[in-house]
Amino acid sequence: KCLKKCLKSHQKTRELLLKTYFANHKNVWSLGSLTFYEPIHCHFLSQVMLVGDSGVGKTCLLVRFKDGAFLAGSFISTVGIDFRNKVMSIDAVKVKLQIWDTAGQERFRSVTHAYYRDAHALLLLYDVTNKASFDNIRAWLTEIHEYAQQDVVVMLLGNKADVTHDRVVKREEGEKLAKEFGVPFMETSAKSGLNVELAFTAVARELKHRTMKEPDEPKFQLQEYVDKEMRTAGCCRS
Ligand SMILES: Nc1nc2c(ncn2[C@@H]2O[C@H](COP(=O)(O)OP(=O)(O)OP(=O)(O)O)[C@@H](O)[C@H]2O)c(=O)[nH]1
Repeated sequence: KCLKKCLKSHQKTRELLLKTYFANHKNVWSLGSLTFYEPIHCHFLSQVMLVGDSGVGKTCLLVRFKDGAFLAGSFISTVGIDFRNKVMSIDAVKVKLQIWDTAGQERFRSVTHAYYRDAHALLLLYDVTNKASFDNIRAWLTEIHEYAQQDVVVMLLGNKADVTHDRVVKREEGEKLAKEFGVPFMETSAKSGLNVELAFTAVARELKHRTMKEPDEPKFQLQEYVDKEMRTAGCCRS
């Protein structure tokens, strides 16, 4: 920033400045004997995959996170796979999340399988108003163990928590299943925005911690972080 300001106000300096692209250091500038390093804008890139039955709200969750909006109206099923990027700032570190929105329909399963291997984190969704989507979580977890990397971060999300009348899966049932499989859990709503930002932030924090952790630093506890953040926000946040 300082260098850019200086360049704007000092035409002469700008003229003197030579931009040099070294083989592997594209952000290096030189001025006489001085070398400037431009700040690196994105410290690392992580792939996050959204999985779960068709209609649980994967696309809506992504749109809510990326654009802060809710896709109401007719439901258009994802075909194959789609992706969006979002850069998050975690303790002054820029984390670029490449989020893959997969099709929940059975006929696209072979496409999804091909992407598991490269995913660093998986957000596994069920719909709290659809019992079958909850019952299928076990099958999804089996599939994840089969195709994804062993150390992939998995988080279970009970989506559509804004719906009260038609709810058929209690929060406690989601918690119990998550405990059984040792994965963090929370309820979300793409419609109201409940916990959407938190779900992605928690995953980004875990990934940042894994990548940049000092050898003697304690492990990041994802579920503890989520619980603490929810308590601080008075149970729910949007
Ligand atoms: N009430 C409520 N409805 C939601 C929520 N999230 C999604 N929906 C609705 O659920 C339907 C399916 O949402 P999608 O996001 O398209 O579902 P999907 O999981 O991406 O479906 P596939 O692309 O087929 O895998 C749409 O009609 C949405 O409007 C939510 O949090 N609350």
